[in-house]
Amino acid sequence: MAPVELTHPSLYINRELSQLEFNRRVLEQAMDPRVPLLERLRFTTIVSTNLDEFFEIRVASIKEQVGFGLPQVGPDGRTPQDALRALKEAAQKLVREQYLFLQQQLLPALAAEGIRLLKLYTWTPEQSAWLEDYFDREVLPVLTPIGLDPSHPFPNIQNKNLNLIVALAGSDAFGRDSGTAVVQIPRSLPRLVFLPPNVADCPHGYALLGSIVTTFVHKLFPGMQVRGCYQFRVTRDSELWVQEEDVEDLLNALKGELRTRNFGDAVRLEVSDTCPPEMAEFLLSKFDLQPDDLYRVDGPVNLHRLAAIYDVIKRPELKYPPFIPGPRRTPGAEIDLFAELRRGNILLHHPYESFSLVLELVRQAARDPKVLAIKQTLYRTGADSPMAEALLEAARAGKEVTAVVELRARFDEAANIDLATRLQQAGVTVVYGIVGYKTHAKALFIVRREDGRYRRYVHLGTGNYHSVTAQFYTDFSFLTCDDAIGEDVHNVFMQLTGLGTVPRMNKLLVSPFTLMDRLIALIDREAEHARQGKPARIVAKLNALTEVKVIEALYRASQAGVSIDLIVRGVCCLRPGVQGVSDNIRVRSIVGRFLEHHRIYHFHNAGEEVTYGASADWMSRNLLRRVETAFPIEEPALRARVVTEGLTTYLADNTQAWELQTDGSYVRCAPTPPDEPRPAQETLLRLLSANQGAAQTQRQILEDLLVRQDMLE
Ligand SMILES: Nc1ncnc2c1ncn2[C@@H]1O[C@H](COP(=O)(O)OP(=O)(O)OP(=O)(O)O)[C@@H](O)[C@H]1O
Repeated sequence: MAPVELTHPSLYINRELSQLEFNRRVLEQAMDPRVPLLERLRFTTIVSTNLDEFFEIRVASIKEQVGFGLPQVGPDGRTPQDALRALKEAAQKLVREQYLFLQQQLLPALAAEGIRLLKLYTWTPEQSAWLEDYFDREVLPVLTPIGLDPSHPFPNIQNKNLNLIVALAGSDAFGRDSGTAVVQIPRSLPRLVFLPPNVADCPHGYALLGSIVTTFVHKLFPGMQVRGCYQFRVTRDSELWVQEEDVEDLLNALKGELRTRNFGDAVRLEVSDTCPPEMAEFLLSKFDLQPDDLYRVDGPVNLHRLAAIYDVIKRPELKYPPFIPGPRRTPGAEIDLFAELRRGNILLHHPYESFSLVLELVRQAARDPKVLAIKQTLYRTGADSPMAEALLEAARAGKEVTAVVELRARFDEAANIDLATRLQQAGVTVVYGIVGYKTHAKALFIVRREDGRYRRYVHLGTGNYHSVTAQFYTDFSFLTCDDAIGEDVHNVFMQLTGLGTVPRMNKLLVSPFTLMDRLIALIDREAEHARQGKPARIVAKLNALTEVKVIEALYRASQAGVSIDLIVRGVCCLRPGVQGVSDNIRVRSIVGRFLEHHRIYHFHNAGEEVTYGASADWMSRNLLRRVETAFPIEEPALRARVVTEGLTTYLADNTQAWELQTDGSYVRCAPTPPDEPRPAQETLLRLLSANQGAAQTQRQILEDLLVRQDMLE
């Protein structure tokens, strides 16, 4: 057989189509009747927010390439034009399915539970009267209708805002009769309005603001006749462009860019499907969009706003059962965490195990007279972050506190600018990392004076220092006072805050320097072992796999006979199961209650297993354009936990797993009798959370999970 060119386009799945496939899996979760009803609603809205981001960033970037006439083709051989055509077609199909599901299944199922959307034109006289009163009091005073004529040009419509286009007849007091007006719905108004149960005729009746304004829109145009009123929403390019090399102050430059974010180039127009074609064409022309950029939807154009129902309605039986994260003994001030760490490393598996221990470590550091310095990277922390509070407490207590705040964390830029400013004001030394490289590494570093020497305590994680997402993102936390790792983390911070050449690392792999090369070397070593006839095995868990050099290395390893399992939640450009290229590679994706987020790299290494936890996906941006860390888990008991809890349990999942096919589609796994269902997240929840009656020791947990160890062999 002729040698296969491993860069051949046929060996790569299109990145955007793969991202849409991920959203299809999320939609399948919404469609799954076994999932509690309000969670199904939440998954439906997640599809919408994911698609928003997809258009704002990915589609915007491809459109830009098309606009610039760039000739480059992607690894899959598609030109930007081809990619755009294909993704639009796939997105249209997905959106159609999403709204069909909404109308035919989800809304009726919610109504059956007394959670009823009071649809336009179906209101009873009492409901109409109540909503009219609401409109007059709460809505009308803040609306500004804009009649279109030469002195009222088409308004500058904000990204993702809800708007109405109104067709009018007759002429107004000034004799103007352009026939069209636009009403922008202010963001300050709630998008969902809940009616009192006696008016709604059900426990939870609600109307959408868009329907309310549509019904009473004539009140904005007295004396004129409203011929039609249609919702629309435009999505704009939201990538921020800061020429980082040229700016003197990144924070101020970003602040300036944020002001323009809502007015980037339009990339998508959504209208309600009742909108007449000429109106839709008019809007398309105003936004400089093509007919295939139009998404006609049978339902609200701002579907993601239904997420408020999930938050407002307290019906625990319609949600996933709550759980108490382990360990049962929530560490408080009475446990000296520094002493615990001197006794041994700690591994935590979130969200099954509580993130509060990491927080408690910073709090104890803030109060501990022996602690001299605390350094931390902050990528996403969330509003009112307890972690930021702990750092502030430490700064007030006179510690040397350094925060590397990543201002460019997408869609968290404004929050991070606020955070950086607050920390600075309290005396924290704040740096924004390295120009041109986002700091995505998750590291916490504490220096403590003990018996005449300095000891370094470190937390390294696969997820953010974000107390809210830590309750539903799966991640590992590794805490240690290992000298060699301490020195490495010290060097990472020296690099992030200072200047200097690349330091030699003892144990960590760091992007953009050693991580990619070492990763490829580790894959190649496995291939070499396979060629020598030794057992060879790679298992990795990632959010995304797109980097061509890594994919090529994996193809080489597969050709050499390495058995490879990849658990990739989202985008995967590697094509598994191609004869002679990737027949030894299997790819699965887990989608479920918790967002799969840990990155784990595991190599059999002829029996001397090597396992890393990491902040980096196998994408060019993570490996080449970000500061990331991968940390080895060397201690056998902890490594066994990472392998069993983070890998084998997921490989055993026959319920929430989707297997990637050679053609790029995904097929959901199902237990074949007599196999029992083995959903990984539920298994881990059962074993690690504090829900169960009797306390479990680490040993018991491990033994339970080790049953699955054979999956790795
Ligand atoms: N259970 C779930 N299943 C699928 N998607 C989810 C789930 N929960 C949340 N999401 C979606 O996942 C998105 C976050 O995913 P993403 O990988 O971008 O995380 P992130 O915090 O940006 O990761 P990182 O910063 O490490 O790159 C959320 O915006 C939300 O829409």
